[in-house]
Amino acid sequence: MRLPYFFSSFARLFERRYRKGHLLRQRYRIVEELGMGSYGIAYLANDLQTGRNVVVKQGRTRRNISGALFQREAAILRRLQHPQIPKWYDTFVEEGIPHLVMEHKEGDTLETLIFDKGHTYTEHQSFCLLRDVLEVVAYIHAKGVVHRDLRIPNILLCDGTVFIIDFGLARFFGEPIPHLETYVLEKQLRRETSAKSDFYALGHFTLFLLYSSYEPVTKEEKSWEEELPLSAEARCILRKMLQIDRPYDNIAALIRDVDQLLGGEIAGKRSIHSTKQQLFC
Ligand SMILES: Nc1ncnc2c1ncn2[C@@H]1O[C@H](COP(=O)(O)OP(=O)(O)OP(=O)(O)O)[C@@H](O)[C@H]1O
Repeated sequence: MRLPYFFSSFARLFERRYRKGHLLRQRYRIVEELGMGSYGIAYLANDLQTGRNVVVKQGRTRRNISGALFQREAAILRRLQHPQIPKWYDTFVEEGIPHLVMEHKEGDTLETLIFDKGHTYTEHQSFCLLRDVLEVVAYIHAKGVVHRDLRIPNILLCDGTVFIIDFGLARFFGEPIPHLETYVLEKQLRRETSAKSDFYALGHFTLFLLYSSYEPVTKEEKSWEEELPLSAEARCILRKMLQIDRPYDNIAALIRDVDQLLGGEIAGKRSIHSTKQQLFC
């Protein structure tokens, strides 16, 4: 039986996945597999030349697809020089398979913290975390890039500092999406190449944080507005982020509202450490 392309390429990739100790380019020693993404496998590896830990992404076998995607991700990472974003290190093809090497960021994803480690966040803590993420997203937008995948598995926390990873879906602002069908789908997913798609994703990100401390009282399904005991300001911000009300046009307006909610703390003055103390003490 002939398998559809999607399955056959994944089956081939499955056969070719690297084991612990495998050496790539005489330089990157595989330590462990981190996970399989939509267009390849990510590994933690040790760079023998520098001694540092790196993430190596192995593309699918069809070079022209994952090769182009890795080139784009590399171009975006090269444009972004920020301590809370992984640095691009290397791109290469080995045995016909494209690879992308980047800085490994330590920390737990918000997904792990909430679902595996049972962390819970109050409204104040959720919006403090959102504020820290927005600081990095403001930088990303200022560089003309939209991330388009700001979900709890792609935001890491390490000693109270947030890191944003996985720029596989990121695009430059206004970049056209080639096929009409893809465009319609991307619109449905609110993944337009505009800042609004990041605000929409961060609206859901914030809801995940808020729901971490929610205890259901009935089995009846209700909307987040009925279930979560939120302040009027928090509700208003979320409604705009989720495009229920007129969406934010730019990140500065969103940051202003979040700062006001957090008690008028002035942007830039509020240090990450204040959030750290609230989250970890
Ligand atoms: N720079 C990084 N630092 C630390 N961990 C990373 C880094 N990049 C990826 N990871 C981890 O590697 C795993 C796989 O990541 P990858 O981006 O390939 O796919 P994904 O996020 O699982 O899926 P998708 O491609 O659908 O977004 C994830 O668990 C992610 O947390």
